[in-house]
Amino acid sequence: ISTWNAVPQGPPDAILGVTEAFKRDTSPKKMNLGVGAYRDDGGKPYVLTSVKKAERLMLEKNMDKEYAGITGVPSFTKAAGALAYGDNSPVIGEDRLAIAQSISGTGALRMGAEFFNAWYPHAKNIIVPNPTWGNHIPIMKNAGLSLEKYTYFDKQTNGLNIDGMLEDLHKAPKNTIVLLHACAHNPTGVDPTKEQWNEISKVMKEREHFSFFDMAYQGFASGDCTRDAYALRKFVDDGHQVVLAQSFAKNMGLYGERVGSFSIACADAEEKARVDSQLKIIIRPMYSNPPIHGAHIVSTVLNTPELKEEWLGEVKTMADRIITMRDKLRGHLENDFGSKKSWNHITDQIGMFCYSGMTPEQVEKIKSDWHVYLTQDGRISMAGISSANVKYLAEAIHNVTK
Ligand SMILES: Cc1[nH+]cc(COP(=O)(O)O)c(/C=N/[C@@H](CC(=O)O)C(=O)O)c1O
Repeated sequence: ISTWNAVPQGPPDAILGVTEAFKRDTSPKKMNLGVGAYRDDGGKPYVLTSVKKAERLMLEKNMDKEYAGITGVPSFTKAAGALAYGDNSPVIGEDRLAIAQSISGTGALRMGAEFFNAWYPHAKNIIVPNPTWGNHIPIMKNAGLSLEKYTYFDKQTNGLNIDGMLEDLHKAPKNTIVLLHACAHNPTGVDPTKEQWNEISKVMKEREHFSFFDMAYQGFASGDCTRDAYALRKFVDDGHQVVLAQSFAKNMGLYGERVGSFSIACADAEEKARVDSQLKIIIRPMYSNPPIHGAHIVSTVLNTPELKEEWLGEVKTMADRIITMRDKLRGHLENDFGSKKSWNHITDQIGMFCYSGMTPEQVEKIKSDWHVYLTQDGRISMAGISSANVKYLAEAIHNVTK
């Protein structure tokens, strides 16, 4: 018999599998609200003009295709670190940020998990929000960490259960690694307020927990890169030794280029050098060194003032379009079909996703009866909505939830 005779059929990915099902649907009314990827109001993927201009500049420079170093393109990692932590951050000023280019956010998260598994000097336990991005769980487990969930989403209010979260952070054993979404929480779209972040930081200090930030949407949540980095920078100011997984997939529309970084705020430059050497030892046998094209795009955009300005405008435009769709969807649901339910969470939530509150049965029904595709948990990727289909979506949601 074949060597692979015992290989079982695995389940399709909860998120990417929705797109596969969507592609098979032939209805002209079909809507893909599954994968968290931006579409413009015409429903088309959007390649940023600042990115296209950067690529033209790169072409003119006749760049070579040499290997990058193990930790990637230096002009990229330098610019990426400054964008995340802030130009005047002490972790950068004191040259104590160990940073490696990664295979986008997923690669950064995996690199971080592997680093914790190799070098974290306490129990290798990580706790993640309930709910969280589905891929967080296998990423952390496959890297050898033990994983639990902490209370996050409040089904009653469709908002943050801050008391439950703080209680779970208190209860967790000292030195637990805590995964935190820096902004635009996925799948709920519910972010802590600044005051709540301050409370979270205090408990994390008391319990000596370790902050693992995942920032996959900087700029995409509020439209302002500085505002969206509040939690990360506040934790650094409060003296937490954070680590960060950073992605440029969404905020620069570089999904398939796989551009991201993993960084560790170290105690000083000497420690940074040691940590950097161990990051290299993890990366080399994993994929040796990262792809250069996307990194050069980000570096060119962030290091060319007029392109950075243009990019900041584009990321705000993308965020604003999502916010407009939130307003329109809520408006139609409240005004056009006599819905008796409350829909304020649609506009209270922020970032790429709306946690609609639809049950798996309702998700199934809206797919079979209305050709609207979203993940089982009721998460709507807001970028799949346009002014042409927002009313149709409101009618569909109303009919499956009334
Ligand atoms: C919170 C979060 N972190 C990391 C990633 C990884 O993105 P990368 O492309 O590796 O930089 C994603 C992607 N989320 C969307 C796409 C996906 O599932 O891959 C999503 O939730 O639809 C996240 O939502």
